[in-house]
This record gives sequence, C-alpha cells and structure tokens, in this order.
Amino acid sequence: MVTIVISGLGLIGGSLALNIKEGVAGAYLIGLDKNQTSLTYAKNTGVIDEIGTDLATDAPRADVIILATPVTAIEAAFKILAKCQLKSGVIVTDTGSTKLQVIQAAEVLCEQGVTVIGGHPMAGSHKSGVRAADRDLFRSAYYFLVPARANLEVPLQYLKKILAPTHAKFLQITPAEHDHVVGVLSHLPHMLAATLVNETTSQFKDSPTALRLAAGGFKDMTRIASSDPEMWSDILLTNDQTVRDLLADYVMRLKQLDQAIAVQDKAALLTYFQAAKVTRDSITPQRAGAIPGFYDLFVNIPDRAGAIAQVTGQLAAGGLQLVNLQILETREEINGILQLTFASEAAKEKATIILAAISIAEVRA
Ligand SMILES: NC(=O)c1ccc[n+]([C@@H]2O[C@H](COP(=O)([O-])OP(=O)(O)OC[C@H]3O[C@@H](n4cnc5c(N)ncnc54)[C@H](O)[C@@H]3O)[C@@H](O)[C@H]2O)c1
Ligand SMILES: O=C(O)C(=O)C[C@]1(C(=O)O)C=C[C@@H](O)C=C1
Repeated sequence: MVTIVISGLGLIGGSLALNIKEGVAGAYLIGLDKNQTSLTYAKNTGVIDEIGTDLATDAPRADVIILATPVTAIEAAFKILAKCQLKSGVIVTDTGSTKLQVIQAAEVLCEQGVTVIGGHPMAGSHKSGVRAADRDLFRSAYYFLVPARANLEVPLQYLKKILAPTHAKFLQITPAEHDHVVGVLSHLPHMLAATLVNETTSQFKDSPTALRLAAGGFKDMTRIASSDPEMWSDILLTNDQTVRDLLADYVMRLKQLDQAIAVQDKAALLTYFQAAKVTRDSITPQRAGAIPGFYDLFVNIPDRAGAIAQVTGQLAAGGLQLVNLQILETREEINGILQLTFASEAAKEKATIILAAISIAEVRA
C-alpha cells in the first residue's frame, strides 16, 4: 500500500486524486481541505479513501504528500511539515503555479533530509473546486518537476510512477526557468485578461448591459478572467519581479502599437499583426498546453432546438467518436460556433463530409 496525503482537494488536487486512485495499485488517499463540503463530496464520490484530520496529524502516515492549495498555503504547509516526524523516504511535492519562492520555502524541510520535488501541471481551468475535477485534465499536458536538491533521480522516478496515470508529459526544469516560462505563457495572459475585463467595466459604466454584445474576440481573450482571485493574487506576488518585467515589456509594445496608429503607419501595423499571426497559427489546431495532436473542426451551428443533438447523432451514426465538444459562441437567432475535437485528421475529414451533407459547414480550419 502507498499512503498519499493530498492537501487541497480543489480542481488540481481533486483531478490528481482521481487519476491516482484509478491508476496506482494499492494507493490509499487521505484528503485534507479547509473546506469541509469539498472533503465530504470527495469522500462520497470515491475521490479519496479517508477524510484526514489535519496536516500535522496525517503527514506522518504518508509515503507521498501532495500540496495542492494556493501558493501561500503551500509555503505555510512546509513549516508545518518541518515540525512533523515524517516517514523516512517520504516525498513531498506540490502543484503551485510558481516555483522559485516555493522551493526556497521548502528549504526548511530539505535541511532535515526530506525529499522535496516541486511540481506544476501546465493544465487547468478558470473553474475551481473539487466538483470541477476532471480525470482527463492533465492528459498530454506538460507537467513541470522541480527537484529541490541534486541527485534525486530515484525519488523522481517514483513520483513519476505515482503521477503516471495523469498521462502528462514530465519536464524537469529549474525554478528560475520555470517562473520565467510560466510568467510569459500563463501569468501575463491572466493579468491581461483581468485588465481587459476591468477596462470594459470602466468603459461601460453607464451601460452595463453593453457587455452582452461581446462576440468571440472578447470571450476568447477573457475566459481566464473568471479564475480564482485568491489563487491569482498568490501567483503574482510569488513571481513578482518576473511579472513586473513582463508588464513593462508589454506596455512598451502597446506604446509601439499606439505610435504606429498615431502616425498612420500601415506598414508597421501589417508587420505587427503578421508576426503575431504566423506565431499563433503555428500552435493551432492543437489545444495549447494540452492534448497536442488532436484535431479541431469548427462548424456553424444553427440556433434551433436539437441542432447539437443532430450533429452528435450524425457523427455517431458515421462511426465517429468525439474527443471533446465545446460551444464557443452562441448568438441569439444566428449561428453559433461549435468546436468538435477528433483524435485523427481522417476522423476530422470524415466528419466534415458527414456534416456538409446536413448543411452544417466548417467555419475555420
Ligand atoms: N487552476 C489552474 O488552472 C491551476 C493549474 C495548475 C496549477 N495550479 C495551482 O494548483 C494549486 C491549486 O489550484 P486549484 O486550481 O486546484 O485551486 P482550487 O481553488 O480549485 O483548490 C484549492 C483548494 O485548496 C483548499 N485550501 C485553500 N487553503 C487551504 C489551506 N490552508 N489548507 C487546506 N486547504 C486549503 C481550498 O479550499 C480548495 O479546495 C494552486 O497553487 C495553483 O496555483 C492551478
Ligand atoms: O486553462 C486555464 O484556465 C488556465 O488558466 C490554466 C493555466 C494557464 O494556462 O494559465 C493556469 C494556471 C496554471 O498554473 C497552469 C495553467
């Protein structure tokens, strides 16, 4: 039996628990969370085997400890663990979105000879809590592993075995490299999404319903503004220098854009948008960050009852299986956009033909 304590049974802790429970033989999961309702739900739905008491009480029973709370609580947990009589050979890992400060905070444990391997799955959602947990969340996504000390090859391999049911792709990285990469690819986009939403609130302060007019552009750019405020405050404050540098760089770029518009420099604007298009096109049709190699088909879906059922019914009748289905945009009385994801190019092509036969057309590749 391998006893695993998971502290923080939210989206990430819950999704990890689902994978480990199903995929690791002999895993016994003890769940901890400050939210009692989440714990009860996790126990009742079989996500965990036992509701724990608290970290100080349960950590000494663990072979592996996974800290999946917001970053500040992860740092506080290291202090609690440092006072515990942990099993020899225990592995402590976390899922926090920043790593430099987290690994520094783990020093108190490392000094006692405890094995700490930071972790960060590069997949998630704007949704929070155990009810949003998803066993496929990490499939094919990158999963950063950040050993706090050199020569941790054996525990590293063991941790990968425990996390293997996620089907994530493990990538070892230093804390500094990690915080820079995710600063660019995750933290900056979240700051921009929140700023964009706040800008609209201010622009529309006298006509709040105007926001309803938003189409795909605004919605695509701002989904992540619905993420948990506490989690994101922690992330930015524990990667402060990097995100401030990125913001300064970004402001400089916006000023260049402003200048090109001010002097009616169309050539500069074309170059600007063309450079962005080439780079962005190079990461489609893959779902960025997760499930590379899947094939998306975007179709217009008429605004009438049963239209989506008709699409899925025809695809099933044609022997096609969907990996994912998502409504990207729905507008009253006109077409909406449906994203259909297939596992192969051949399946996508067959679906295009099947749907064309019922007058449902592809809108973008
Ligand atoms: N959401 C994402 O997209 C994502 C992706 C990768 C990593 N992460 C990181 O993983 C961690 C968890 O994120 P999440 O999305 O699962 O958040 P979440 O809000 O869904 O879950 C966090 C859970 O921790 C619990 N919690 C908070 N403080 C606690 C404490 N002191 N003791 C015990 N439980 C406590 C909360 O009640 C909640 O159930 C964060 O550090 C986050 O930065 C998030
Ligand atoms: O897909 C989302 O909603 C996310 O925000 C996931 C996301 C990101 O891509 O920025 C958020 C935080 C993480 O640490 C890793 C992934």
